[in-house]
Amino acid sequence: MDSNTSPPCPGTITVRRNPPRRARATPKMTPKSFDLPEISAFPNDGVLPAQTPQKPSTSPENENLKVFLRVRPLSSSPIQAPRVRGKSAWPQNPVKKNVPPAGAKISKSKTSSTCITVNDSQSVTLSTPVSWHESKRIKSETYGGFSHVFSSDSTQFQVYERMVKPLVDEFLGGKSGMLAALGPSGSGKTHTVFGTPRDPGMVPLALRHIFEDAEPHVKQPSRTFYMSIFEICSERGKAEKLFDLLSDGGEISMQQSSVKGLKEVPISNTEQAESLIAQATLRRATAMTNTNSQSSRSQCIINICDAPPKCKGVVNPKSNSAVLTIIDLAGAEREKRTGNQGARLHESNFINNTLMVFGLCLRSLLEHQKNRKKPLQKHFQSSMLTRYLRDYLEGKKRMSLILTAKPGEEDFLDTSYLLRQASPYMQIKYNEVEQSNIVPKKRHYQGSSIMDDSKLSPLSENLKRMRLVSEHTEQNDKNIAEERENITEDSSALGKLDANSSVSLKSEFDSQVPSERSHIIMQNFAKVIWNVLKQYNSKLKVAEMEIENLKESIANEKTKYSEIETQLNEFKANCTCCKVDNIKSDPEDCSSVSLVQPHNSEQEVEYSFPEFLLPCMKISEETFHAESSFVARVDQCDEDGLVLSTSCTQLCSENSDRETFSLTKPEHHSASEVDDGSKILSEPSDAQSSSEARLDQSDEQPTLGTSCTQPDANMSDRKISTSLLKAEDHNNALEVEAVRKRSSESFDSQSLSEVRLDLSDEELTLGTSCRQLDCEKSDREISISLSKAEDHNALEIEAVRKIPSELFVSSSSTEDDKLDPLSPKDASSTKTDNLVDPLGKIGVDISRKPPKPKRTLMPSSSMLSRDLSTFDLCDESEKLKGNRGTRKLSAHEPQRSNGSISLLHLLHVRKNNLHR
Ligand SMILES: Nc1ncnc2c1ncn2[C@@H]1O[C@H](COP(=O)(O)OP(=O)(O)OP(=O)(O)O)[C@@H](O)[C@H]1O
Repeated sequence: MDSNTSPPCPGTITVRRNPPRRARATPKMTPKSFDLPEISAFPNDGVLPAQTPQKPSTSPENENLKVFLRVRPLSSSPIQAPRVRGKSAWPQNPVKKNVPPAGAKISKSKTSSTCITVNDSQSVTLSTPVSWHESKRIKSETYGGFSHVFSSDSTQFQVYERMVKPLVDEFLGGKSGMLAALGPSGSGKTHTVFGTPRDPGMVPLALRHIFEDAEPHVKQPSRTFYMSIFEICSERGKAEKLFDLLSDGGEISMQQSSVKGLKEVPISNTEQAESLIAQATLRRATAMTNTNSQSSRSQCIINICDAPPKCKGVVNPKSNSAVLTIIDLAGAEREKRTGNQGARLHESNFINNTLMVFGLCLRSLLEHQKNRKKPLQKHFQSSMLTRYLRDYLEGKKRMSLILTAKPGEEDFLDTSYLLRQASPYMQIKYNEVEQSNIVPKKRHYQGSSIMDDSKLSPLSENLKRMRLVSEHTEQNDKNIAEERENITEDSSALGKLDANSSVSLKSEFDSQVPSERSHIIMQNFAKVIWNVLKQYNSKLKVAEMEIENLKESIANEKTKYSEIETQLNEFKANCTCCKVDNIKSDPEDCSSVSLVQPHNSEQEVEYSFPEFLLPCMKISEETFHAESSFVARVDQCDEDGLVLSTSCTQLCSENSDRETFSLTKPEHHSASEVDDGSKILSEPSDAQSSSEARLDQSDEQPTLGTSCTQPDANMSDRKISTSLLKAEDHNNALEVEAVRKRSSESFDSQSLSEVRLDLSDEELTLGTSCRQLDCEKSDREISISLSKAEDHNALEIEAVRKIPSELFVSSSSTEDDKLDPLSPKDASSTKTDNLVDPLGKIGVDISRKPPKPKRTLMPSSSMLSRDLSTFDLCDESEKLKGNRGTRKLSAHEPQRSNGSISLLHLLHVRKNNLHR
């Protein structure tokens, strides 16, 4: 290989592009391979308050209620008290306490066996008596968890050292403590608490401890303590009473948890204290029962204070001074066992009731601690004892229990009941116990006194942050400042607390902080929601006001619109700017009616209705829904007769409607020409119009009738019917009837216009009728009737029109009254006017009363007639005046018939009347 391969050039560099890869070794799943940098925990401290560390239950600040058990020794000769009861509960001779009275029956009980077996220092086994094995239960009971079990051979000193000495040490350190002896009658409670001179109990030993322990440290004058001893008993089984056992005064009282009148005896040495204890023992109520020759009949309470009470004679367990309380409870008694009767029975009931209340308080405290939802019952109110011990029974102060039990088989039931009742009390915890009688002002924040500013700042910052959303930031900041001040004060007051108490307060505060924080959060959240709701409410009110304003503005606009529309209609109606020349020049924009009378040299009269006239009769399509019908009728009964009667109605058309009627009568024939130049309706509208014109001329000549119908199903429907009837020269009747009907699907009303014109040889009648029927808004009628009697020509123009009143608000009834010249009365008044006698045949007979008008003249018709006056009709009449006597006109001038001239005169008269 080496020989074949060329030696590498020293100047070349071999580059391996794809270097062989080696499979990587599978990493071992060892914890070291995942040594990732630790991610810091969520900064709860900055957001949330520090959580309460879980501390072992063995820590002193989380300890349970201490329950001790002491089993008294079997009495070798337990001489039981006879059933003979003393008259008085007070011992007549304490020295002879255990001496049965004379004649008493002494019985020896079998004490061969015991029912209690001490397993270890914390548990015992309760065995049923042998006699119960056959008929009753055999199963034994084991009770454990005691702080310590003192066997029957334990001494008083051992019990003290184990049980009381810690309390005394705490008392000397400024902490209060309480020890209560609980057990059946004759079980050794009094013996344990007081003992005997030879075998002193817990109280003498504690006093000795107090003074002996204090003296070595304080070599100066001995420290002074105060001691009080009182009892709670029942006087004849009725009311509870307090007796001071250190004074001769006797009865004292209790208010709430304070005892008034209790003598606080200062003690400065052990001898003095023991003397007081002996004195109290002699004064205590005792009696002989079957279970105890000197049974206690009251609850005895011994208080040792390290400082005098603030109020003289008032002992308050809530005082700031440390108090060591030792209680000798009366023993529970079973009636079967004691055989009490009378006063003893009442005392027994009182004792049992008090013990029951005491037990209920502890049980309620236990259940409350297990389940916080269960409220702490106020059983303490049921007895003086529990009221006085309220703080202890509610877990606010530390206490201990010493259970005393009798080991005999005959005491099985009492012992079993005691253990079953009191053993659960060992689960009571003192997490929230006050470590000192120095009670801070604000309990909720007392624990924060141990917190420094560095720990307090996150909480305060969080509170501030939460309160920013609310409007009460300033107030909350003030509260925080006050809290800090209180904390500072508490810190100074608690300066003497030791380290343990500080730690306990800290944990207490930590346990309270979460609930306090959640409460503050919810409170601020509720405030924010409330503020938002307030803002929405204000906005809603503003919006409602704006809506009201808009409604008012809309109403105003509607009113203005109607007024403007009315003014517009009036303006249109009053407009006279359009002249006939203009109209002629633009025939498409006007409606004209041309009458050609060839009998009189092709005399043609052409009436041109200006454009403004048509909208006058127009009803706005959007505002008014109408259907128009137009009827024009022309009747002529004359030799030369041709009378034009025309009416033009334009209704309900968006676009301008123009109609032109041209009627021509050639010589003796009747000719009718109807030119309907109007275009009705626009395509978008679904209206339907109908126009019908008819000319009838009563004549010998055959009747000429023309009918024009323009049906349009979709767009419009218009019919024009014209018929001319001529009865020679004297009976010419021309009747033009135009009926125009217009309907629109979108229009809800119907209008009808009729124009009737009757002409006869002796009477010329021009009738114009405009009617608009079924108008929802209002009706307006115009009626014009003219007649002439001299020439037996009557011209009657009757126009009836009904127009919605909203557009013609200004058309008052007074005007209607004015404009009713066609009534018979008014017709007579028109005689003297400008009517010109057309020399015989042609003219308007003003002397003759015109026929009774068929309809009432309405303002609209007056406007119509007034507008007609602008058609340069005056010129024609003037011309007629000028040519008076001459029947014929020049060739270039249009020749008029008599009827037309009469018509023009009548119109002129009408115009003058209206202007007047
Ligand atoms: N540990 C003990 N050692 C010796 N004797 C005892 C002991 N305990 C109790 N005794 C004796 O038992 C008797 C009854 O005791 P004690 O009066 O203390 O019972 P008690 O529980 O107080 O009864 P009561 O509730 O009726 O007052 C007393 O004579 C006492 O000397």
